[in-house]
Amino acid sequence: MFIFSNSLKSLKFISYSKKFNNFNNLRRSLSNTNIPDYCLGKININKMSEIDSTLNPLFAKIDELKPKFIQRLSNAVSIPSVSGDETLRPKVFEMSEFLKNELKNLGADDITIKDLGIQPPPVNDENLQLPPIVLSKFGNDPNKKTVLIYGHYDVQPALLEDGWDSDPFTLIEKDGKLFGRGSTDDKGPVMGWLNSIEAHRELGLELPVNIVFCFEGMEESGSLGLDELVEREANDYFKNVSSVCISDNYWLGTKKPVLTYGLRGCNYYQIIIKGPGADLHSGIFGGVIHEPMTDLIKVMSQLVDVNGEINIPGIKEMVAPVTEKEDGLYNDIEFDVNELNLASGSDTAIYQDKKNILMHRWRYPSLSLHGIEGAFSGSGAKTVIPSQVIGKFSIRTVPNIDSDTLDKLVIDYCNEKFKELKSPNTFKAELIHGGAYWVSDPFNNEFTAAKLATKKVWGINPDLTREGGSIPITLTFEQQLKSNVLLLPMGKGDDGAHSINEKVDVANYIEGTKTLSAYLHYYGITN
Ligand SMILES: NCC(=O)N[C@@H](Cc1c[nH]cn1)C(=O)O
Ligand SMILES: [Zn+2]
Ligand SMILES: [Zn+2]
Repeated sequence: MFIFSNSLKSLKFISYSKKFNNFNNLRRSLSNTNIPDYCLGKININKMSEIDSTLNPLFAKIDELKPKFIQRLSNAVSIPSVSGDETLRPKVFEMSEFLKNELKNLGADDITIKDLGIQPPPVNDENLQLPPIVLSKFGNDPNKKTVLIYGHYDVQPALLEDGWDSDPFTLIEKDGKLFGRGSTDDKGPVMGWLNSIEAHRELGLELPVNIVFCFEGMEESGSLGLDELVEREANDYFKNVSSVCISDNYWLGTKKPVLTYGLRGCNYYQIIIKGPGADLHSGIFGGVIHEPMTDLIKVMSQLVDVNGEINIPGIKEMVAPVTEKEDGLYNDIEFDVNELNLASGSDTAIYQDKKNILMHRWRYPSLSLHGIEGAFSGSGAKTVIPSQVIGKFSIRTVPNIDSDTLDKLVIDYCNEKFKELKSPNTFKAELIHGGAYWVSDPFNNEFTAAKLATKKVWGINPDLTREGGSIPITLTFEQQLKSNVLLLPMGKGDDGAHSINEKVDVANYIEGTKTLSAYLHYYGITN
């Protein structure tokens, strides 16, 4: 069985089952919320009390700086850095400048802006520049470990008329929550790291590790160009990196912090159907010509059924079977099914039991239909026949789906379904971008340090979870830098990332800043 991703192919074959055996068959129940003794064995216990006395004033400083930290997030949210909207690309660049200035003001030892050139097709503007990667270093002490911290400064689109209660790009504090696009995904966590640097600086406290920041502006659009950059810089800017930390996901629910050891991948596709030379009057041409939208709906409607079952043959067969051990893991995870309904703002769940919900979010693939470009979508009743429509859908991938095989299955299936229509319109189905899934060992030094940090700040041991979302670069970091990756989330499961009224709780933003800071200190004393 293999993990495979669509780029850096030669490196991305890893024996999935072997990997899991190496974790001593995930030897303890992942739901074991106590810090096991063998984990503490990797920490230099003699330095624990020293860390505690360092963290107390650091936490007090973070509390004192809270208004400044909220202002920093407010400034970041005010820049609509939507990577998926070509017209807003200058704002994504503005956001990279904002970060550069922040890093400069925080006294970075190095700031390097990496130009990624022109965005490859499919794209409307052939000369569209990719946003740069913002790299930065704090410290270069050979006696310290080096942690690469990744985050993204682009956001999902957001319009007031989508149903937001307030302007998405104005941070609003209400009932202990900070509302605004990017507040939790991913500007909150990125600002959290900057806050941590500032608190250390204000206290005159040395950072416990060297830090390398890697901030990208295309994560929400497939991380274009980043795989290649990581490959190029592995032995250069990223040399000596001992570990990677990413805070770009969420707690499973709203009460208990989690550490995340798995992500699904995401392959994003589009179907382009062209017909008449221009949009037409449906009174004149309706019933007389083959309509692109009718063809598209017919094809898209056959991709997935109403219960979330993917109709494309061959995909299910690639999914890793559930082992007895894995089967036992789900029961002990703290997850309230009602929270799913609250987070979705509805009572529309396909599954009602925890195990099925978690399995379908973490370890089974899903296919979602996202939208149709070129279709009439305004209010009113326009009687138009769109001349060209582009349907968008994505598949969340899991072990052991082979990305290239998946693409072929999907595109062949779409072509076959269109052929059955015998339509004279032109048809093209293609991949826009792909990103690999990732599963890690939740018992390594990084997770041990993160457990201690979480316990210190939140007073509770975290659950170990996987996540249904994707962070395309995760597997590349792990393989190219030969480093463990830790996912240490800041926000809650009801934050509404990608949705309307996205928020981060003030408590999560501030205590999250403390957790990220504490993590660096505990990781610094791992053996
Ligand atoms: N916070 C991570 C996140 O939202 N990731 C995106 C990544 C993606 C992949 N293709 C488009 N965006 C996600 O949707 O999971
Ligand atoms: Zn994100
Ligand atoms: Zn996102």
